[in-house]
Amino acid sequence: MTCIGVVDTTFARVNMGAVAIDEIKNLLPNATVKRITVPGIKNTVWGALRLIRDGCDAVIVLGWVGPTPVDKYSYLATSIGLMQLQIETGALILDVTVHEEEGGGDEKKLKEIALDRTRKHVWNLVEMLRGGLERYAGKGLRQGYPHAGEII
Ligand SMILES: Cc1nc2c(=O)[nH]c(=O)nc-2n(C[C@H](O)[C@H](O)[C@H](O)CO)c1C
Repeated sequence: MTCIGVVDTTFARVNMGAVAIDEIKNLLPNATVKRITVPGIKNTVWGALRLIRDGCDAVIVLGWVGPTPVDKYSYLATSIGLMQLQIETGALILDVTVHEEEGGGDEKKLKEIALDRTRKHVWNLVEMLRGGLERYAGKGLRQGYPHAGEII
């Protein structure tokens, strides 16, 4: 049976982990879902490693990145750590982040971005596991925003 891991943070201002689990259960009702919540983005690599060692085939990492340079350096370091973890384990890790400034100061918009991005990346993860993303190649898909569409 497929096991999907979910890593999220208490730093996030939207409960993206709960939304991701809901969406995984909609799309893959028979999958086992395991979740680890960590304080902040730099702890997510540890969370993902734990879930992979615990038998997960793929992990979705839901990060929330603040607006300051130190937040961006932390995200860069984390992202490299997650890539390294994929190289070492061969497990699929989807690094899904919301940057605080994406809302342009509008909290409602920021929440919508976070929810849409989370749901659409869960769909991406499920399709990747099924090998079914090819038919969407070049379609201008976006997560957190309306799809841009293919240029014909
Ligand atoms: C972190 C991030 N992640 C995504 C993503 O996963 N999917 C996506 O479509 N867009 C993301 N963006 C925003 C893009 O950089 C870009 O600003 C928007 O897609 C609008 O074109 C950002 C900033």
